[in-house]
Amino acid sequence: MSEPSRSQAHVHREPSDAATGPVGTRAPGVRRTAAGVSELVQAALPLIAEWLPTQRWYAGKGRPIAALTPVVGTPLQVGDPALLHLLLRVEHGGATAGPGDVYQLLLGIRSEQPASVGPMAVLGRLAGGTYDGATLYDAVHDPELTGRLLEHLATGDRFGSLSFRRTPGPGLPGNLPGRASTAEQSNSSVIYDTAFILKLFRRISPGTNPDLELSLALSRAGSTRIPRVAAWFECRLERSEPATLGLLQRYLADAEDGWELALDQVARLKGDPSPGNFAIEAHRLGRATAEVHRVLARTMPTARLDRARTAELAGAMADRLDSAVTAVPGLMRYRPALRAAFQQLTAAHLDGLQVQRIHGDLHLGQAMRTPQGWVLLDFEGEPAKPLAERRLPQPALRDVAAMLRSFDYAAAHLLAGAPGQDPELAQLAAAWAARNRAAYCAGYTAGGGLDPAGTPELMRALEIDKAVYEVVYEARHRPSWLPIPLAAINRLADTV
Ligand SMILES: Nc1ncnc2c1ncn2[C@@H]1O[C@H](COP(=O)(O)OP(=O)(O)O)[C@@H](O)[C@H]1O
Ligand SMILES: O=P(O)(O)O[C@H]1O[C@H](CO)[C@@H](O[C@H]2O[C@H](CO)[C@@H](O)[C@H](O)[C@H]2O)[C@H](O)[C@H]1O
Repeated sequence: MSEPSRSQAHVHREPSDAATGPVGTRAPGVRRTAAGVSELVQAALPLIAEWLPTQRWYAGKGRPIAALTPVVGTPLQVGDPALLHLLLRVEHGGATAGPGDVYQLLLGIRSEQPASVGPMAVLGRLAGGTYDGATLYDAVHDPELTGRLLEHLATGDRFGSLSFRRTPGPGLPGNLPGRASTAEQSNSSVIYDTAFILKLFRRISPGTNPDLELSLALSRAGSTRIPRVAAWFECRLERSEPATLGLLQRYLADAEDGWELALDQVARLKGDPSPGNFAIEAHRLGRATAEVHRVLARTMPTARLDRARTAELAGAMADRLDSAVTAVPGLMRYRPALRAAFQQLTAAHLDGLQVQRIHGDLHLGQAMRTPQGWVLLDFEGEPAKPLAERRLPQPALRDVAAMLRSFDYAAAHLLAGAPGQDPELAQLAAAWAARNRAAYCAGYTAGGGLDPAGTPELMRALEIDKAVYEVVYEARHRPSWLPIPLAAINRLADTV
C-alpha cells in the first residue's frame, strides 16, 4: 500500500506500541504517550466538548462535562485525510457522578471539508501546532475513511489494543465505500453498498456487547431471523475483557422496516377504517419472535424463577419506577398503583417460569420484513441499562410486552397533534392496536412461545416497566412524544 500524502492535516503514525497506546496524561499508569496522537487529541478536545452534547447518542445531555479524558487513541490512516479512532471518557460533576461514560469517536481530519460531511458532523477547525486550520469531523460521514474501516475488518487487522475479527465464511470485499445511515438510532451505522452495515457502538462498556453476543449465538445456530454477522472489532479497555466497538452484518437491502409498515397501515385508518392486513404480519412477527426465543433458550444459559428471583424482578421494577419518578415528576401520581402492580407479581405463582437471554428492547423499528419473513435487529438491549443488567436472563415475555407497547405507539402516532379531538379516530386507533396486539400474541403462542394470556400479572408488570422506561426515554430524547407512554401508564394504572 502506498504511503498516503502528508499535509498539515496529518496524524503521525508512530511505532505501533506507541501509536496505539493510551493517550493523554490524566489516567495513572499510562504507557509511553504517542506525541503525534497526543498533540492531535489535545487540540481536538475543546471541539469535542462542544460537539458531543449535540449528538443524539450522547447520554450525558443536560449534565455539564467536568472532564474529558482520552483513553485510547489509534491512528487508522495517516496523511490528508487522516483517521483517528478515539475512546474518550466523559465525566460529569457532582457527588453522584460516578466514573463517567466512555464514548467511541471516529474522527476525520482534512485540510478541506468533504462535501458529504454536513454541518452537524463537523466539530470545527483545529487551532495551533501541526494540525492548525484542518477540519475535524465525524468520519462516519466520509466514504473514503469508512471504506478504510471495512478494509481493516476484511483483513482482520490488529492495531495495538484494537482487534478486527471476521466470522468464518465467505471473504469480505475490502473496497466498498461506506455511507452514513440516516436512520434514527442510538449508535451510528455505515452502509457499504447494498451488502453490509457496520454499527459503531457509541457508548462503550467493557465486555462483549449483547448485540454481538446474541447475534453470533443465533448465527451459529443457523437462525435466519437475524442478519448474518460478518465481522466485528473490539478493544481491550483498561485491562478488562475486550469491549465490542463495532458489528458488521449483512445489509437487508430488500427489507421494509416494521415501524414504517405499521405507520403506513395506521395512516390509512383516516380515510378507510377497514382492518387492513397488518394483523397477518403481526401474527408472523409473533412467530418469528418465538423462534428467536427458542434458539436463545437452547444455546444460552437459562434459569427458573423462584420466590426470591420473582421478588428481585419486582424490586428492580419498583426501583426503576422510583428513578423515573425523580426524572419525570409527572409520574408521581401513578406511583402507588404501579407499585401495587409490581407487588402483585410476588403472589402470581410464577415459580418455575423459565428466564433466558432475550432481545431486551424489541419494537417495530427493530423488525424488518424481508421476502423470506421477519428478521430481528439490534439485540443490544435498552441502551440506558448497564451492560451487566442487560445480560441477565429475563422472562421471554418481556420482549412480547415491549412489542405490544410498539403497536400502541404506532396507533397513538395517528392521534399525534390532535389528542382527544377526534373520538372516532381515537377509537379506530385503539381497535387497530388491540387487533394487532392480539394477533402478535397468537403468533407468539403458535410459534411455541408461552401464552401471554396465561400470566396476566406478569404481562401487566412488564408492560408497565417498559412504559416507565419509555417515559424517561421520551422526556430525554423526544419530549413531544411523552404523551404516548404517559397515556399508556394512565391506562395501565387504571387496571390495578
Ligand atoms: N442489517 C440491516 N439491514 C438493513 N437495515 C438495517 C440493518 N441493521 C440496521 N438497519 C437499519 O438501521 C436502523 C438502526 O439500527 P439499530 O441496530 O436499531 O441501531 P441502534 O442500536 O443504533 O438504534 C434500523 O432500525 C434499520 O432501519
Ligand atoms: O432502537 P433503539 O435501540 O435506539 O431504541 C430506543 O429508541 C426507540 C425509538 O427509536 C425507542 O422506542 C420507542 O419508540 C418507538 C417508536 O419510535 C416504539 O415503536 C417503541 O415501542 C418505543 O419503545 C426505544 O424504547 C429506545 O430504547
